[in-house]
Amino acid sequence: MFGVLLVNLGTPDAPDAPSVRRFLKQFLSDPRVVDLSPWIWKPILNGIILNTRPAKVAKLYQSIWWDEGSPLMVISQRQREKLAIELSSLYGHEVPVELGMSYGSPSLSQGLERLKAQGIDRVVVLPLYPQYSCSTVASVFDGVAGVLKSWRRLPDWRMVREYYRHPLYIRALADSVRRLWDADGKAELLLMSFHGVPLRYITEGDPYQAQCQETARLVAKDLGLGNDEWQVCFQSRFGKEEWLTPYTDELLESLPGKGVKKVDIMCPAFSADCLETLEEIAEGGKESFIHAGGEQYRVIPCLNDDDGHIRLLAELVREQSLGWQVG
Ligand SMILES: C=CC1=C(C)c2cc3[nH]c(cc4nc(cc5[nH]c(cc1n2)c(C)c5CCC(=O)O)C(CCC(=O)O)=C4C)c(C)c3C=C
Ligand SMILES: [Fe+2]
Ligand SMILES: [Fe+2]
Repeated sequence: MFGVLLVNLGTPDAPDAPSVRRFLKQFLSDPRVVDLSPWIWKPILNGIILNTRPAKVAKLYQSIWWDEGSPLMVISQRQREKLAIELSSLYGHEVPVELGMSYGSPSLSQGLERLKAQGIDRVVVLPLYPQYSCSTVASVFDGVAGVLKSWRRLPDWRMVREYYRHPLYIRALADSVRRLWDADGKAELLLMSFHGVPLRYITEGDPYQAQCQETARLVAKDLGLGNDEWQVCFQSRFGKEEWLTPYTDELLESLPGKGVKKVDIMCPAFSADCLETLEEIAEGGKESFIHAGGEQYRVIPCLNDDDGHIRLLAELVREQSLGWQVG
């Protein structure tokens, strides 16, 4: 029997400073995320970042937290439930789907143990990152391999590495834009804002930037947009190093001065709305744009638990498990 481990980044257990600190400590100690030498990084992390950032970021989490919990967690649970239903109707029998987060809970270890407890010995690991980056997908690989290090009997496992140009992904994104445009017309510019990474990761071989560009090009093509009707930008810069440009915040501040007063913005690298989309883009981005003289700023939600998104995830699982005798 095969099962699915649905993976995302993770989120703090609560929107308070101690929970955020615990989460950030685990996240920012991952050498795939911050690859600086531990001799340099550990004193900065423990001495400065973990003393100042948690209180500040906890306030931001409070501003987006839902009654049921962190948006990223609530949406991930809905994705898990719906994917399990979709797969069981596709295969005609139950296909267990468990959540595992790279940081925080439920952990990758808890997710894998839950699958094992259901008798699963073949696992499709599905990281919810459409574009490959060493800082996300490779860290999922490390995490899963790290858990399996202590298992006597390894499951047969496969991991979806990327799906940045999968036709169902492109269509789901384009449909999410069309839903807004059919109801309310289109803006002057469609911004596709991807999570950034340090530029150095790209020069050292990470294909993330090229994959983001390709996703954006395909979405624009599906929507029939001309070259001046869409643009790619990168958000959520962290630290002093140069990250991928143009930076979303700087771009939003500069657009009204260039005569662009109405934008629609979407975040195709995020499969679920989270702090980085609900606070940074929907709240902060809007404020910057309007303050700089912009007139209309609309945010297109992430794919979340949209039917088209769930169909895409089921198809990724099917493609990955093709070689297995199902049953
Ligand atoms: C060196 C730092 C970081 C890299 C590299 C990075 C890459 C990266 N992250 C995501 C997706 C998400 N990141 C989120 C939050 C977040 N990211 C960083 C830093 C790096 N990310 C931090 C420190 C944080 C926490 C918040 C903060 O302190 O600013 C989230 C949201 C989590 C939530 O709880 O809502 C997501 C999702 C991708 C896709 C990516 C590389 C491609
Ligand atoms: Fe991040
Ligand atoms: Fe951020």
